[in-house]
Amino acid sequence: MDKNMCNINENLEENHEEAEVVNRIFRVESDEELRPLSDAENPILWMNENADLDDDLSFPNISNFFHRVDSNQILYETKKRQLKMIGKYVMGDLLGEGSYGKVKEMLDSENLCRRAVKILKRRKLRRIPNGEQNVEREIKLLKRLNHKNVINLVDVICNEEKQKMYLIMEFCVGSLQGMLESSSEKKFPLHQAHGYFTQLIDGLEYLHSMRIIHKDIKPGNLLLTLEGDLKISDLGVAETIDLFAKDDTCFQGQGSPAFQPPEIANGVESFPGFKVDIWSTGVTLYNITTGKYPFEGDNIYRLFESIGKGDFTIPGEIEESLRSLLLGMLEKDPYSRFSIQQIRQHSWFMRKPSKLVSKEVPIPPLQGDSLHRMTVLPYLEDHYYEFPTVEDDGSEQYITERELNEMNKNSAEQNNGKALVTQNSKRKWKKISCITIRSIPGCKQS
Ligand SMILES: Nc1ncnc2c1ncn2[C@@H]1O[C@H](COP(=O)(O)OP(=O)(O)OP(=O)(O)O)[C@@H](O)[C@H]1O
Repeated sequence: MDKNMCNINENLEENHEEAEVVNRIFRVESDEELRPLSDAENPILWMNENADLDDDLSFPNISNFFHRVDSNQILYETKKRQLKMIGKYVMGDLLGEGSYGKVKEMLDSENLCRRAVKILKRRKLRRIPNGEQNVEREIKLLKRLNHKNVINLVDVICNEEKQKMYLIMEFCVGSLQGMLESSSEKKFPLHQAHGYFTQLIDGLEYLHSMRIIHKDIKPGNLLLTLEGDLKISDLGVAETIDLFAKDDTCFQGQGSPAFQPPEIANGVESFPGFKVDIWSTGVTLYNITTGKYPFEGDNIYRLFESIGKGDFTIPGEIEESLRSLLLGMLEKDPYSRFSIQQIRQHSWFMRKPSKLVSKEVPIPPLQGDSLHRMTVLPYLEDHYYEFPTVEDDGSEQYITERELNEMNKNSAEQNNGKALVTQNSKRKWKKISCITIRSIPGCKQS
């Protein structure tokens, strides 16, 4: 009995919040069969009920309680993906995480479109300054917008019971920031940067035409689709100019410090809003073409001091035409700073640089997959895949997961909460043991 006992702690679900930790104590009868120990056989239960850990008398010999187990005596089960649906959307893997919540991939089960969902928890939003207002404003803004270079909000689902909100957006494969970070030089070849910059100006011009100041343009908020279309995202701190306002005067700057203009760094009371976006687009252009930032500082005070002075240098290798565009966009005085029209008429904007110079920076792989395949499919496969079970006579029998669930349910009812579990090793499923189930596996519906 001593040698072949093992205690397996297993986290059954990927998602921490919904994780259910099951402690199982087994006797290994053979490689394929485990049976749970009775309470009398189970040293850990015995220890918990009868022993005081500090009382030496209860442990005359510690080796009675901790048993060596050979690694080949432990059977591991591959984690099973739990299919989860939010309304008509099938949930896939995590794409990223921002300060407001997680972003996951989704599949629209009606039209089979790939989507991304931002999952927001009201409790978390309340802890972020202006969190709820920012999200509400973003939803309101995005619902009004429709442009090829601005992220499209497809659907909003609220679950009041769970206090969760799901913002369903078009799917993107990564951000310019992710691409820069994955490249050795931390910049794009000029023809690639030019392609993104012209799309950014198209999207920005549309936002401004809708009287929206984005206020947080930066490579991290510029997403790309698999087709290479740039999408301006994250309108969490954007501001809409009132329809009857006489100009675009703003009073508040909230974006990322390194991309803020001198007027905000210097703390002026009011400033022209659209020129804030021109400045941060200029910093973005500087960053994606040089791999550097025009202004830096060890801390936010030093950074703002540097931005406030407005002095910066452009690396010598930058060609004259791009240099003059950067100088126009990073003009300290917002009233002299380039407008979108001036940018469009600039020689660097109008003439795409030669493609022959260097290779394009690719979109980095997502979880090791450079093809960016849909992550929802494995969940569907695990849910609907037909897999064989090993019968007592050794023959293999194919059952669907629905049937397995039914078997488990019946088994649980008849067998005091014990159910069959299967093991998936290289797509081969087999019955390996009994476990105490807390819930019947199957599709979760939120
Ligand atoms: N539509 C989308 N398609 C694919 N990935 C997305 C999509 N939207 C966001 N992401 C990814 O999810 C992650 C989190 O995005 P999110 O916009 O919530 O936060 P962030 O902008 O990175 O950070 P913060 O909210 O703190 O500014 C990012 O890595 C982003 O690339």
